[in-house]
Amino acid sequence: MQNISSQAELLAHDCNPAQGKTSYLQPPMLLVRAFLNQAQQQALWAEAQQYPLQKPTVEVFGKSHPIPRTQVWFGDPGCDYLYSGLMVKALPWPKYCERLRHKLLREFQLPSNGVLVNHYADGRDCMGWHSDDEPELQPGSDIASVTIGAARDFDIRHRHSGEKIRLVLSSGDLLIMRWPMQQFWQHSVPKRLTLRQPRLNFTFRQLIPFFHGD
Ligand SMILES: O=C(O)CCC(=O)C(=O)O
Ligand SMILES: [Fe+2]
Repeated sequence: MQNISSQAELLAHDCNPAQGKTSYLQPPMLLVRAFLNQAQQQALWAEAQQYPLQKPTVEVFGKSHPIPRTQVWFGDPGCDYLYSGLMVKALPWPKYCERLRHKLLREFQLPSNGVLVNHYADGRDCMGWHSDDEPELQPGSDIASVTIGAARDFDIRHRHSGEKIRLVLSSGDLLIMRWPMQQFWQHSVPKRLTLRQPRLNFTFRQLIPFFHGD
């Protein structure tokens, strides 16, 4: 497995001329270490103590399971999100979360109209392999992931070749997953059973407004 740890790395997508079609040899992503300073991380962490986090239940092969973490979805009006068969109504943006949204727009030209916040209470909480490729996501849009709290491994796997890459996302880091990364790669946050510290991750997304009607 390839391990990536440098300060800020641009992994440009590449072209495979032998096959005469675009094949993504590296995921199109940008890793920005220490995107948030200590004060920004602390303000966001304190605010998140009041977030109405929930543990939804998803159906897998006809059996219901509570997800192994808690989460909440904030967004603009009309930006409700359907994932794993769950319709999640957008709650209004909290102050520091919205500031972070504007910082991403100002500094990286990353527009978003919704954010999924995932809370991992400790290393037993995790997220399985998936791509963020729901139909209500705006085609061509990027996903910005900001982490605070405990550092966790973030694994990336090519859908066809199975090639794997591991990043460590630490407190304050920003990972921009550029279009069309989700079409070619999956990602996951594996369990770390000895870890006791909590972690929060914010994935800022751009949805097609009113995709699910009003
Ligand atoms: O917690 C993370 O770093 C990943 C979150 C994620 O993949 C998601 O919200 O879709
Ligand atoms: Fe994801």
